Amino acid sequence: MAALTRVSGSVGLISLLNPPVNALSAAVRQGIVDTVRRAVSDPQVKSVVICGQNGVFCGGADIKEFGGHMSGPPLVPIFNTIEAADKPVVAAIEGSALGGGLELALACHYRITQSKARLGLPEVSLGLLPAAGGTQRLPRLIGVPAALDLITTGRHLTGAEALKLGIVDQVTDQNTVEAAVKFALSIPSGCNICRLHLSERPGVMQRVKKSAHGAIAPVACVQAVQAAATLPFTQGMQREQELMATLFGSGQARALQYCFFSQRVVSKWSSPSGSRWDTSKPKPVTKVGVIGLGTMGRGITVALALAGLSVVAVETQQQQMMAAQHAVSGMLERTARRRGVSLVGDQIRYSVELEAVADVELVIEAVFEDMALKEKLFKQLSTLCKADTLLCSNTSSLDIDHLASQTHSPQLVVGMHFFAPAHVMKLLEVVYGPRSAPQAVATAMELGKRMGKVSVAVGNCSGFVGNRMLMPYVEEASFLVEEGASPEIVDRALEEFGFPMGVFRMSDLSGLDVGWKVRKARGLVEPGQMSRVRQGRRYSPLGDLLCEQGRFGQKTGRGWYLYDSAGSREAQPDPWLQSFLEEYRARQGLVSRRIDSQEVLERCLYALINEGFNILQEGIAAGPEDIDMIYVFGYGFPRHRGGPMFYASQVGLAQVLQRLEHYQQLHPDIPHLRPSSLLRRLVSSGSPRIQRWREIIRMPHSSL
Ligand SMILES: C[C@H](O)[C@H](C)C(=O)SCCNC(=O)CCNC(=O)[C@H](O)C(C)(C)COP(=O)([O-])OP(=O)([O-])OC[C@H]1O[C@@H](n2cnc3c(N)ncnc32)[C@H](O)[C@@H]1OP(=O)([O-])[O-]
Repeated sequence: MAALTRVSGSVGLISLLNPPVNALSAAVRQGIVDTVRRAVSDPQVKSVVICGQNGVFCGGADIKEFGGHMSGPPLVPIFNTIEAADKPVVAAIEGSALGGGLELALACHYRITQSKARLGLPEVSLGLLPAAGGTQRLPRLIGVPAALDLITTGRHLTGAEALKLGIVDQVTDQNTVEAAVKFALSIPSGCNICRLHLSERPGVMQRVKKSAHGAIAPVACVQAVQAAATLPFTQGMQREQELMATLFGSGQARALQYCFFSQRVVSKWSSPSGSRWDTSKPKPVTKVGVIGLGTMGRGITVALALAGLSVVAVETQQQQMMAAQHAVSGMLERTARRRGVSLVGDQIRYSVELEAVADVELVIEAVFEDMALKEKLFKQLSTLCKADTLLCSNTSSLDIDHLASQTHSPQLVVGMHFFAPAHVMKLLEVVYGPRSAPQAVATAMELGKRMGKVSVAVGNCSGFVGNRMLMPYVEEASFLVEEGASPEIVDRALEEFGFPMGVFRMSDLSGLDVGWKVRKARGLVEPGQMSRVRQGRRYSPLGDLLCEQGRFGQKTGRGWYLYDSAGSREAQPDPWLQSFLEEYRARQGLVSRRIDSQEVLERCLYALINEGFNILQEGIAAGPEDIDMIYVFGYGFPRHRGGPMFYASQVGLAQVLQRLEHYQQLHPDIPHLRPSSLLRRLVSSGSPRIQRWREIIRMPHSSL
């Protein structure tokens, strides 16, 4: 799985052969051993170039090997042999040099890269660390601060950035292999070859572990790089291997590798009607209309423009349209600068007239979340636009099929549910109704991918997947506060689990009035009412009562927490809330009790997970990967836990079921604690590993 040829008379060209990304499988590793040995021993070969087939250098170790028995020669001695070679070895980097791929390049003496190539050490995003010398060679090449940044974030660099950092010796826009061969020929024989393991030890910089949110790989990366700063190379390599061994079999590494593959699984979507990703061809889209230029409409406009699409942005209020135009150009400039991309001319046309979208291929409406307003708009668009224009709604929970029924062509209607801020958050829920055509779903999924989103196809129900699961999660948090917990106790438990923000800090950030409006729309709110039973089930009026006092969160300076001023982000426990809760519990006849973080996690997370099983049972999501990617990319679920469904599989489904039954007995008035029948079925099937859940869900079963 590696070939050796001689080119330009005296250059031994080694090509890695393992499409699509030349992953360092056992066969490739053996191929490198054999070809390096032959090249080094061939007297006619004066220098060596290593490249990859198909315009890709190497995507790193073969992640597919991790779950099974690792055979073949290990990477570390292979790379040490390359570095010790007495002939110059040059890496020709194009496409990607990631993980073990970049470590292979670092073991070479010189590196030539294509300017647009992607280089990096993303092992940390798989719950690992660079374990083929990267933590020891990179700090010796570019210093500890820069090395720590790349190793603990896993971020990709372009070839141009890599040159600036000193990772590569040359950048080319021409043929990379030819440039590398030319470079190799230019190295005078007998010159002093650059070997990183001989470089002096760099200084050690401490790195704050707080941003890891409980992930263990970034911490191990810091420890490995510290070894580079304090130990001789050989001992540093030993330390690197020890740290890798602690990560390799960890639950976090399995969770992160599950996320890596799940992100690709969700693009292979399917729906209960039988439409699928591989039998539905997306429609070409070059021009998109965006209706409504509030916060979401502006973000969607920016994301579309950055993806290179032409946008017709419509806001019927002149004032709002002008303000949006100013805001969007600022967002575009800042994002383009941050991403290092240039903006292509004036891709966005603004208008106050709906007619401006008459010739677009696809429209995304992001008007106020009001069904009557959206009904009217869909009726107008259905008449105004071309017969085959797709009509998409950014609604976060309204009935897509009802909107479709307002149009002449309901098969052209799908939901495209973006997450705020729409030009930053990677999640896109593509919501199909029973009448949505496969091509409409495929087109929305493809457009999401072009916008850099993780598109997940989901069925039409109240709240779709993400927000539907969020309901029980948030309700349990409020119930816990009624029973004796404080917002700080609940939030701390969830943040120690790995969420960037707990339920109440998040509610203060997004605004308590957002949920209040949804509950009003559902007829759950009775002003001034303290009743804890609404529509036949337990209900917490706490959020409503706070809203009635104008406590909307950060925007009003008070919510579940207290803030120095309106708009401040520094949340402080609020003594007023403390006494309000004591008085509330007394009036409700509730006896406050001590609630520990274990109960907080079980009540909030298992309620979330249980709703996920109901969603799978109903076919609203095709598999657990869809739910997990929605929660990792849209709701801050810690990636190193894999997502709610993967987390449930790691806790053990029987354990989750047992705890749900326990809490349901204690709280029979909370329907969302009633264990899902799919959860029961999986447990009775022996709790199979998560990769088998889809086939069990598809299995016909008695509904008894
Ligand atoms: C010792 C060392 O220290 C440690 C221990 C390591 O090295 S750990 C490993 C570190 N390396 C990584 O983290 C790089 C992970 N890969 C990527 O970031 C991307 O793939 C890409 C390289 C930037 C290309 O993106 P793409 O968009 O052009 O194609 P794709 O759709 O993503 O991928 C195309 C197909 O290739 C598969 N694939 C990609 N990288 C793979 C890998 N490293 N191993 C196995 N399969 C891989 C992928 O699953 C998909 O399969 P399928 O779905 O077709 O069946």
